Amino acid sequence: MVAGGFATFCRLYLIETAIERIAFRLRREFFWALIQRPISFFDANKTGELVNRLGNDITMTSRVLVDASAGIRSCITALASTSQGMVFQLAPTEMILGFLSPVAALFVVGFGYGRVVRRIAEKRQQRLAEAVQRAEERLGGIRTVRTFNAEKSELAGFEKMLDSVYEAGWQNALATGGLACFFVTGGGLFLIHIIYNCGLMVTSGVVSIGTTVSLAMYCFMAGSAYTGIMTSYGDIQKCLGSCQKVLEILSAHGSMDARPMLTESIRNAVSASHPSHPSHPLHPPLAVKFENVHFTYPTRPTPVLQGLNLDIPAGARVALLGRSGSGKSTVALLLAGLYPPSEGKVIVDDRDMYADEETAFWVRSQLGVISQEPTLFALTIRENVEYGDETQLTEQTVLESIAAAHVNEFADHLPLGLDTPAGERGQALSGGQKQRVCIARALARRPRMLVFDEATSALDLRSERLVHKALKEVLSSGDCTCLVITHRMSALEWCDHVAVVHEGRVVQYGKKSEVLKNPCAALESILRKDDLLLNEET
Ligand SMILES: Nc1ncnc2c1ncn2[C@@H]1O[C@H](COP(=O)(O)OP(=O)(O)OP(=O)(O)O)[C@@H](O)[C@H]1O
Repeated sequence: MVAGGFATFCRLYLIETAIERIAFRLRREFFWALIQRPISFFDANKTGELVNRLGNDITMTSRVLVDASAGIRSCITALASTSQGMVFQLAPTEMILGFLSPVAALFVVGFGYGRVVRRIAEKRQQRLAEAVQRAEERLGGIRTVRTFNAEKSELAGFEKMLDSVYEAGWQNALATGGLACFFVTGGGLFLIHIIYNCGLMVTSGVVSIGTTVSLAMYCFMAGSAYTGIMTSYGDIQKCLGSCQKVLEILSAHGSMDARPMLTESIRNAVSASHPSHPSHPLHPPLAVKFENVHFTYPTRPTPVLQGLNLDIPAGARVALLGRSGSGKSTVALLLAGLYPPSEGKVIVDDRDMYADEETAFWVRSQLGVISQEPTLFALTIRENVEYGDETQLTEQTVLESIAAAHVNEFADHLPLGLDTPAGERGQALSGGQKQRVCIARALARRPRMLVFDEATSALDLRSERLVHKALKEVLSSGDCTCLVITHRMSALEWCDHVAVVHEGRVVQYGKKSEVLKNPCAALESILRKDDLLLNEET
């Protein structure tokens, strides 16, 4: 008994430890697979749903082991009892007709049923993931929900989704119960069949009573083992159905070790292009060329860029103007290496940046991008500025960038200064403060090119002027190429070129003074209709 107890302890301990290890490895692989997926993948998949899979589905995936271990145990029992009971005690015909045929029938139906269970489990997990995604999104945007008094409608919406989860769960329960019912009934009928056949064999004198009793015992053991195998099979199918999405993502990604990592050559190239000390001179600014670039977002069929050409010489400061929706931010996204063009090339310093993953990585390491929506993480202000490959940063660079973006102005008034937490998605900072932290984060990498996408739109006039002044100082050296996407004339002050984007093409491009002197029709309409008035702040 003690040995039995100890063996049970060992079995459970080993299984549970193995489950934890599998879950650890799967989560790590899954996260790595996700974080490396192309940005278009995140347009098509909701992050809340993916996060749910990272927690819930992987727990289920690793539980497969428990079912598999039970299945293996049943297999061994089935093999042993079948060989003892059947092979050694029955003639081949009796064995095939009396024993193997019903077992085979049981297996065929069981396997078919298992597939149905798997499909239902897959559907249930998908619906659950969608419901969790919705809850996460709404809780993340709780301020908007509260502002619009939308609590009740949110509950109704969530309830509706839970209803569909319940419906799939109900089907799941029906299928699981049906499968169990099938095996219990099938197992019972099988036993009756065996007892009946044994009776026939005894009366016809084929076997003795003693043999029949032992045969019936082995059959009983084999029957239970077969039922165990099929139950484990059903449970494994259910687990596999539940974690279908995880498996798809992992198999599309391949092994973690097979992925192109930050190779030594890129690391060296990146290090070489970044001065290790801020007093070192910056490396030459980047030259960028868009050559006949076409682009369509994978989730929407309408083309956004339609043969865009733009030649930004090294050190130029180009303002990109255009009506809302003309494709300006898309240009910045392509330059940041987030989406490959559908056609055409983006050439950075004579390299086709989308030629391979390494080049895109290299280009990103040379850029400082300040996007339209300032995105911060739940870190301190300083940690947000240092975010990224911090091996490239020194304390002095970080502090210089913080000063240049005028972060100190507000951070010095906070009790914890730069160590103040920025809150989830930077919610503990004002829009203007977030923008300034984002600017400091971009400057800290000492980029060879800066891309601003309406980066100062959330700042008040005073902060905007301060930031522009700082940026003007950074850029005046000509050490950094700059692309400014703006609606504000104040940003044009420190640009020397203007490009006008209209319907996915650059329709006018040249020196600022020349372009503003002879604006094309598209620019004229922007100046007139979009409040982009030349005398706005002058
Ligand atoms: N992730 C996306 N998926 C699908 N379509 C998108 C996506 N992002 C932008 N678009 C669409 O692409 C078009 C160009 O968008 P883009 O953001 O580049 O315009 P923009 O000129 O920067 O506009 P704005 O000045 O208002 O910021 C728009 O019609 C927009 O709806």
